[in-house]
Parts: sequence; structure tokens; C-alpha cells
Amino acid sequence: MSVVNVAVIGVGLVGKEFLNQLATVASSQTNRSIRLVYVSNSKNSVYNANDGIPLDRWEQTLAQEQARKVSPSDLPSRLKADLNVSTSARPVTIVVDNTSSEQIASLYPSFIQNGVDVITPNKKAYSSNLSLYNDIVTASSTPGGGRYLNESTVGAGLPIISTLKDLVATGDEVVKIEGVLSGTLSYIFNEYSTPSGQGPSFSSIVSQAREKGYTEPHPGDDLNGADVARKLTILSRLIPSLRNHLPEGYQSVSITSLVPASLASVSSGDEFVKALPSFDAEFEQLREDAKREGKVLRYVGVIDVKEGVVKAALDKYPANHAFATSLQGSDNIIAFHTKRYGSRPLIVQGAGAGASVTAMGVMSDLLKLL
Ligand SMILES: NC(=O)C1=CN([C@@H]2O[C@H](COP(=O)(O)OP(=O)(O)OC[C@H]3O[C@@H](n4cnc5c(N)ncnc54)[C@H](OP(=O)(O)O)[C@@H]3O)[C@@H](O)[C@H]2O)C=CC1
Ligand SMILES: N[C@@H](CC=O)C(=O)O
Ligand code: NA
Repeated sequence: MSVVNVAVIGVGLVGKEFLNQLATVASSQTNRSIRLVYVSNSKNSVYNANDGIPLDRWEQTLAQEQARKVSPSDLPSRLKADLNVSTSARPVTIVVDNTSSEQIASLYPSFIQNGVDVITPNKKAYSSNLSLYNDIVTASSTPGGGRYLNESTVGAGLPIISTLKDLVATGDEVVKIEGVLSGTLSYIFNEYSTPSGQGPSFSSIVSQAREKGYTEPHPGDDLNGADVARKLTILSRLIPSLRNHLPEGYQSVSITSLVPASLASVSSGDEFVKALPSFDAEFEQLREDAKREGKVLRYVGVIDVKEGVVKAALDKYPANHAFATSLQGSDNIIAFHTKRYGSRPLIVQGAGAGASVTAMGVMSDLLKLL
């Protein structure tokens, strides 16, 4: 029976749900044994390369004081040494990063160089500066290197990255990609800006989006457009002519921020949400302006390949536009305009945030590796 070792960094909303799904998948395997060898949050970690960590007791094991601690930065070498990942008959060893940490993302090259596969919904690695992206691509294309999959970084579990990779790999030419790429901003504007122009306050809807688990750990990272810009960067880098187009990653994208200037430096998500009601009147004005034109507000991302324009912006759309009529909840909608898909784009739509659909995208990457 072949062995698959899985190390999980980050056990918040997505990480916990991923471990639930891993337990279900592990129990249905007949010709391979899935072993959980590492679990960590930001304060604690448990490592057991010999016997594995029971999938139905990982939480208690992590909470134990005598848990065997290994920091994520020591993990690449420990996994290589203890699990013999570099031999040709190696068991598959996969690290799943369910954090939103830059520091963890910076470790991917060393995991991959050590033959460990990396799967993640964390957008930081492929949306930051080009050097980290290039290091990951180089490491994973080197013989013996691990593989890297990140489907849930765009559209959560929706098949966005795999669709774009398939279009490019089969020789189609991408002309433009546009859509609603943020589950949080989709939910907020679907609820806030309807044709009637009436409804609850902006800040109350932001709090609801947070309670539903759609937002980033800090909701300001959704409202400032950075999350959409990161997704646009990840997609742009899969389009050959745009691969080097955004040297500073999401910071090279043209972004409209919805964060009030005086809240831009509030580092606590709780404090940010508490202070937001003072700015409801400003958002009310935007809602009224749109209503007066018979339009609704939607936050949209665009990659125009020919023009070389990549932008994340709040725009007004007619009340009968697909962005106004067909979206509900945290839905994302992404239209791929390509040479083959001509005048009618290939469209992918569905829930684009939330723990269960995000963990599904992570789990499906794991199954693809197997
Ligand atoms: N929620 C969603 O709908 C979607 C989320 N994503 C991405 O999934 C990732 C996880 O999101 P979510 O689960 O909502 O976030 P949470 O804040 O709920 O969970 C983050 C987890 O990461 C842990 N963590 C943070 N830093 C470190 C570190 N340095 N070392 C070890 N563990 C660390 C946290 O530990 P502690 O508990 O101690 O703070 C926590 O367990 C993010 O990258 C997000 O962008 C992608 C698509 C959709
Ligand atoms: N905060 C993000 C989560 C998924 O990427 C979003 O709202 O889309
Ligand atoms: Na996806």
C-alpha cells in the first residue's frame, strides 16, 4: 500500500474544513494510506513522522502541551530527512498551507526543492513580486522537485485556474478575462446595491460577510481591492504574454480602494470593523448615485491582454446586466474571452468564498497530485 504524508500549516476556517474532508477521503482509500504528519496554527505545532497524527483527534493532539513542536521553517528539512522524500521510491509528501502568511509562502521554494509538493489557497506566493513566483516555478520544474497547485487562490473551489491552464496549454489565445472575483465584495454589493437603491448600512453588510467566513482574516484586505488584485496577478502570470507584466505583483495592478483613508493603517480586523459605521454616509452617497442612473454598484476585475491593462475597480452596471441580475451570495462570475470562444465567452460562476468550497478546491488539488 502506498503512503501519502500530509503536513497542514494553518487550521482556521479553511484548514479545519480541509482536515474534515481529508478524514473522509482517507477513510475511502483502498490502495493508499493517507497519514497526517504535521499540524500547526500560529502558536502551536505537532509533528509525528513515525506514527502520524490521528485524523479524528488532531485538535486535541495539537492542544497537548507536550506536542512535539517543529516550526514551519524547519519543516522542509525535517520532512526530507524523516520521510526520505528524495529517493526514487519516495512516498508522496504534501504540505498544505491554509494560512494567509507571507512568511509561510516564502518557504515554498525550500519545500519544493526538497521534493515536497505544496498545495495552497494562500494567494501571497503567486501574487507578490516576481522573484518568489520565479523561484517556485524554477524549483518545481527541476527534476526531483515537488509540485505546486493553487486552485483555491482564485474563485475558491471554482475551476478557474485549471480552466485557464487548459485554455493556454491547448493553444487558445486569451483576449480578456473579466468578472466579479471577490466573494466578499460580491456578497456586499449584491446585498447593498440593488435596483431599489435601499437596504441595510454598508458596515452591517461587511460584518455579515465576515461572520459568514468570506472575508480575509483582515476584512480591509478585501475592501482595499488587494485581494482582487492578487487574483488578477495570479491569473495574469498564467497568460504567456503577461507573465512578467506585473513585476511587483498585486501592487502593480491599478486598484480602486474602498477603505477610508483614516482606516488604512488599522492593523486589527476587529477594530477596523468597529470603526467602519462612521463611514456609512459616504457609501450611501455612492449607492444613491448609482440608483439615480438606474444602475447598481459592482466590484469587478479586468485583464485586457491586448491593451496590457489589469485593473480592479468599483463600477456602475445597468440593472439588467448579468453582474446585476445573476449573482447571489458570495458568487463569483468569471468570463474568459478567447480566440476560440469568440463572441460568447466561457463563463464560470458559483460560490467564490466560504470554508467548505475553498477546502474542496484544496482537496481536489490533493487528489489531482495523487
Ligand atoms: N475564507 C475563504 O472563503 C477563502 C480563503 N482563502 C484563503 O485561505 C487561507 C485561509 O483562510 P481562513 O481559513 O479564512 O483564515 P483563518 O484566519 O480562519 O485561518 C488562518 C490559520 O492560519 C494560522 N496561521 C497564521 N499564520 C501562521 C503561521 N505563521 N504559522 C502557522 N499557522 C499560521 C492561523 O493560526 P491562529 O489560529 O493561531 O491565528 C489560523 O489557524 C487564506 O490565505 C485565504 O486567503 C482562499 C479562498 C477563499
Ligand atoms: N476573501 C476572499 C476569499 C476568497 O478568496 C473573497 O472574499 O473572495
Ligand atoms: Na478556483
